[in-house]
Amino acid sequence: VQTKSISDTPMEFMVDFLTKAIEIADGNANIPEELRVNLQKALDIACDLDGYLEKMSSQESAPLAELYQKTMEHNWEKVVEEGKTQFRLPKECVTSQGQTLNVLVHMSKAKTILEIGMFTGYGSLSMAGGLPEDGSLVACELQPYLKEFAQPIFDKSPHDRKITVKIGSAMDTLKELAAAAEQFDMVFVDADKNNYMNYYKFILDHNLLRLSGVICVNNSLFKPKVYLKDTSDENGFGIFSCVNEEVFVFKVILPLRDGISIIRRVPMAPACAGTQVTYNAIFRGVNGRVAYVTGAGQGIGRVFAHALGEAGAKVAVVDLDQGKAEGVAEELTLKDKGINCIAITADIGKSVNVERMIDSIVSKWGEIQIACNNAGVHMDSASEDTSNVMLKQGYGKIIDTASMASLIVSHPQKQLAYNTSKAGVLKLTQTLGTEWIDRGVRVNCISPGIVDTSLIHSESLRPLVQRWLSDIPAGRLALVTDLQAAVVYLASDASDYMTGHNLVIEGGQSLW
Ligand SMILES: C[S@@+](CC[C@H](N)C(=O)[O-])C[C@H]1O[C@@H](n2cnc3c(N)ncnc32)[C@H](O)[C@@H]1O
Repeated sequence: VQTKSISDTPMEFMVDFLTKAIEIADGNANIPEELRVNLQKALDIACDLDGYLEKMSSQESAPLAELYQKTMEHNWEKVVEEGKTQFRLPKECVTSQGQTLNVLVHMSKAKTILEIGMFTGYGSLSMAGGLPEDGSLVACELQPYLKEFAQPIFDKSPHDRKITVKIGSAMDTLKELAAAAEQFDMVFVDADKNNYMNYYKFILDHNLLRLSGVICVNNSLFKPKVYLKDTSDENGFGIFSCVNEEVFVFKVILPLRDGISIIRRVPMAPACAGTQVTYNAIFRGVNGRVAYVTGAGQGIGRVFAHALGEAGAKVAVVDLDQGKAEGVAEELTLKDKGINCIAITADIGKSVNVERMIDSIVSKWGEIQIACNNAGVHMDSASEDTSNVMLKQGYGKIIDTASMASLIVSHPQKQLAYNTSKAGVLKLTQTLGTEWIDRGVRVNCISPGIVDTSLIHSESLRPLVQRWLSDIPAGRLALVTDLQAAVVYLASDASDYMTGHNLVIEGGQSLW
């Protein structure tokens, strides 16, 4: 490996300063020999460290060695003169922490990596080497020239298919990834230092990092500027411990080369974690509890979100349709309600979306006590992810939306799939309700009768309304508001002795 020409790390600066000090000492007969000997010892220690670390580390693969060699030998001056890159890229841009990154990826069991600043791809290929076969890495790079440079060598490596290079401004790529609800187990930030903080905040604010993931920030010591007196820590990493009031991190800086920060996102200490269920005689509502409601953009889900919010819960309004989720969240935050809420767009039929939804809620509020699995028939995946959080907490209330169709065969319409799935929801509720009660998690469901929502005003269903009414002792369809108190009851400690229960609210229809 070639020697670097520009001093970049604290150790390289020490070598420069000590070399200079020895030169001065050598040229001055008045300097005591003992001082010169000590300076030389300090220089030897500083000089030999990096070489020793490199010698003691495993050797890089042949494609990596070739990439490094090619990067070192390339005429980068000429590249910029010919206008192939927008600015001069010194060969020192290349990371010298390839093997360390490989080990970090492997140790953290990361499967998805985001790299900000690829340069010639040495770090990308090193990290890809630490990924499992089905792992993937997205490398952001501004200069198209660098993709052309790296790709032929990537192609020679068995890890090539794990790497996707996104050319363009890293911030644009981050926005694109956030819009596509992508998430990463590890992010390596190594570009555009003036924007480090912006990348860092964006990644955490937009949940690009999985809850258990890590961000590695290269050059955190900033050519020892950060810790010297009279120099400022422009990027703020020295003092930064939380991104906002709701996202907390745990971090260390490894003094390797120019320093690498390893930052882990941690949920806030759950207020309810390990809380023993209270046996005091006073009914505790849902005040301050964290709830999510899926399918909350309209109909039953919307009123569940309102009811829980009015009862004091913090509510994540989850819907497939972003506009609808945001619309309901806006209703909740109106002045007269002032409910603490967030809107989350998620297709809960997709497990990655469910994981992301849970991550978003836990990173914002640190816990989830109330899970209203209301949307469609996909509730089983949502329950599974939520239950991991709740079982760890030792407390939770899962409320599934089943239907009267879990008990009777509604007619005259034909609805085999619906009836079957709702019977499944009921059986799932009963089974989990009994399996998890000794772990502090209650699972119940609400079975509404025919609810007067926009769904039943379709052309095919509208003619059936009169027929249904004749089957309902209450003489009317259910209103969404008929269900609101039920969800608050099942979400609160008042229903703690109830589990696996099917709370049927159908105006007596299933009895006739
Ligand atoms: C320090 S080098 C990256 C080194 C690389 N991680 C490695 O392992 O060798 C920084 C790279 O970031 C790129 N870059 C600078 N500003 C950028 C931006 N706004 N968006 C994307 N890439 C950027 C530069 O073109 C350069 O290739």
